[in-house]
Amino acid sequence: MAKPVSIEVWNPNGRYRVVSTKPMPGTRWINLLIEQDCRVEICTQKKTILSVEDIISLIGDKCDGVIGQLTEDWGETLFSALSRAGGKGFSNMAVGYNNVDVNAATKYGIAVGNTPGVLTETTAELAASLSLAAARRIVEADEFMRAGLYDGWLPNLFVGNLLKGQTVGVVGAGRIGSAYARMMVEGFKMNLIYYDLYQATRLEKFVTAYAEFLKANGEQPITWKRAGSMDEVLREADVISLHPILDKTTYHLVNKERLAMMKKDAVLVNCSRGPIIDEVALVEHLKQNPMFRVGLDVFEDEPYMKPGLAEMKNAVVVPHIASASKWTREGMATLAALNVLGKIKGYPVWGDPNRVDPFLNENASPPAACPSIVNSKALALPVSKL
Ligand SMILES: NC(=O)c1ccc[n+]([C@@H]2O[C@H](COP(=O)([O-])OP(=O)(O)OC[C@H]3O[C@@H](n4cnc5c(N)ncnc54)[C@H](O)[C@@H]3O)[C@@H](O)[C@H]2O)c1
Ligand SMILES: O=C(O)[C@H](O)CO
Repeated sequence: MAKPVSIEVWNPNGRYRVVSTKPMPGTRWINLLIEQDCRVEICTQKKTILSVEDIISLIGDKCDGVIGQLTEDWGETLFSALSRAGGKGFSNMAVGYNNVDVNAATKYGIAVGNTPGVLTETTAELAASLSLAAARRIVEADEFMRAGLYDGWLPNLFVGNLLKGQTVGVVGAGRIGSAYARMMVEGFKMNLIYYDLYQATRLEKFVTAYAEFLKANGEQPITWKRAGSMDEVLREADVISLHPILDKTTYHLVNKERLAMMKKDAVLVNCSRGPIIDEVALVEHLKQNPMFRVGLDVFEDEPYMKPGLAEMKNAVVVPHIASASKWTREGMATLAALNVLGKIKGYPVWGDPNRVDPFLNENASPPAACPSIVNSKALALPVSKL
């Protein structure tokens, strides 16, 4: 039997009981739930990753909906417990939902929400930061400086890679991959090669127009192409950033063989999910190729790193902070709360999960809809006409 978990309660007399497995930034999400007659219970347990047993005791006998986190294992056990407690909605406070067994949720009639869009630019900005930090060896140089080792300018001190005129490769040109591609093309005048299962039409139009703009200004225009395979991206690009979803088809997408295809001095960035890279193979590749650099926000066995990675000077590592800006995290909390609330209240699903701005306007009431429900079709939920 799990130990009781500590909770903070808002609006104790609310009709609907909504549980958040973590405190989340801002108060708008709490207020929106309270205004709609919810009793909000927030788990304040000092334990970063809650176990399935912890969450079962949070759900208890009566629970209308849960806002959960990407660190939690939302499978058959939790959805059956939520269903027994009368639950109708669950939302990850994340766009990725590889921690959720959507089929199990659907079986119990529980809607699964996620938080797209609000984190697109924030995450792309971190991918761009890691690209620069790795290419220009910023962390290594910072450590050197703090260690008191700097004794004067030298022609060979921390020489890295220039981005301008080089090629940026994007694998998974969805919302975040496309935003990152635009930043690197526009900010650093890089040529683009991308691989996705689908054509990134809006990205292609943007890059084409930007190339024409540069040409009209007498500057060297950039080029772009959609690659026929991921391997083509790996062979040709100087900086490669990974942005696909994690599923069975993308597990270990970057393995030993594919690392070997990349340029010896390439930069590889991962802000998607850790298991997309075979991290053991990566550590070995970093050891064998000191000019090859990586910027990692995510890890295969989070929160752990594979042995050897922490010692690699050619790796920049940060703890899964790509969406960590105040505006974004508050917005993610709002979208997650509105997904759960919308399902409890029987609202329809928003027509376009890529355009969630109306839910994020702090000066207006949000639309009466669930911003983003990933199993809406399977549950045959109505679509909002707003
Ligand atoms: N590090 C972080 O904090 C952080 C923040 C936000 C999102 N993410 C991760 O980023 C992912 C992408 O988010 P998004 O909003 O851009 O999603 P998205 O659905 O808009 O984009 C994903 C893209 O990947 C493509 N794709 C799928 N399988 C592929 C494959 N085998 N090869 C190439 N492309 C493939 C899809 O077609 C799609 O265009 C999320 O699922 C999440 O796991 C991480
Ligand atoms: O999928 C996500 O949203 C991230 O990993 C956290 O922002």
